[in-house]
Amino acid sequence: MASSIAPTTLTIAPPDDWHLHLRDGEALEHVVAATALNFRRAIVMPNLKPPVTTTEQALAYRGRILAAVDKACMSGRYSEADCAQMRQFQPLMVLYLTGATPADEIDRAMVSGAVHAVKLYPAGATTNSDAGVSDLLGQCSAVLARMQALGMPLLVHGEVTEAHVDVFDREAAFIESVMKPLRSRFPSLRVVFEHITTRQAAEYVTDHATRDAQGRLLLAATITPQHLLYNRNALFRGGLQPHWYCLPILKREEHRLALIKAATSGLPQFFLGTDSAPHARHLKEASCGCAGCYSAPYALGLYAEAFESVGALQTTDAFEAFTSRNGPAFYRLPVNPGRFELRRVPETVPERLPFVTDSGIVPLRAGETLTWSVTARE
Ligand SMILES: NC(=O)N[C@@H](CC(=O)O)C(=O)O
Ligand SMILES: [Zn+2]
Ligand SMILES: [Zn+2]
Repeated sequence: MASSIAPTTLTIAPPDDWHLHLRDGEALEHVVAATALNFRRAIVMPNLKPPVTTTEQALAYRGRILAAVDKACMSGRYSEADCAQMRQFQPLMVLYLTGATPADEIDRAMVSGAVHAVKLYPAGATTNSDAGVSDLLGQCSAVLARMQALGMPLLVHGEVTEAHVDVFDREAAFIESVMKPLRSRFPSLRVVFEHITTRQAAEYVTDHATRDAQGRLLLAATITPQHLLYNRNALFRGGLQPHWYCLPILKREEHRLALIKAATSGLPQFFLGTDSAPHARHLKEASCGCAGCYSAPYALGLYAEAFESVGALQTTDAFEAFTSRNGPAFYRLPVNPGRFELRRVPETVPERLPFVTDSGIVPLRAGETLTWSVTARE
């Protein structure tokens, strides 16, 4: 029967990446190209040094990103067809929430049309989170009230930071001690639980995705390729594996399976967010290695593999919902026109990508062969 034959081609609306780190400076030109080629839009994280805390800074950063796309296209490294794709890329900007963010910054962000969300980094939770928030409801209630009133989404890195909470339990603890009190105080605030990694988070977002009076979702979650494909064993396979270290950290198999179930469910509250987070090789292979996996160039193939692992590619519906439809619906943006095609064409991930510093970047799955690759972008 046709339905039991393994598919060889996947045709989807052009995807977006709803959680991405592009960095800044010299790295930007190289990092942005991979995303601009594979995604039409991306929610760009604001955890630069110093962080992007104002609309003015976000607009300036947006300008640097678009200039970097231009520079990449002028470099001669990409074909004309690739550059035509890359030039369609739209960075969607995000403000970094601090204890000192004034409520009227939200008004400026809304008016700009370029800022699509505000990001909560609990202080000390992850890369460049020192300027983050230590007491969300205590420090940020006025800003959150304004965000709720204006419909500005809050994106959360959902981990508590208390030293006594085990690193593998920090996301589940966050649901109880921050997410629930936040949503009960601000029930119509739009919230994205970023890069979820646990059964508890998948279940919370499955069961508590309330809607506003117009029927629009108020809660969603992004899921990374590494959390769909790996459990925490990947960190210790044959020795310490720094390139699998990201935050929130990989969890037990039970959690990976819950994430796969959520991502492939077709439920509208789950969508693609790579959390592609490049760090130079020498900063990951170090006595104190940085957290973050660089996945942008191969992310679509990685997601396809995760879906196929549970037979969820028999039709493209759930895959396309996750990559290309649910995110725009939540962010109240149109689905991208055009089509992307993935085929069962093996592609080997390079051991190292020669940019940012002499040490380069080691992408997720370096040296391994992927089953699926992007074969057409229209
Ligand atoms: N995910 C990570 O491990 N790292 C991200 C920060 C983040 O998303 O928490 C980074 O900026 O490097
Ligand atoms: Zn994060
Ligand atoms: Zn991130």
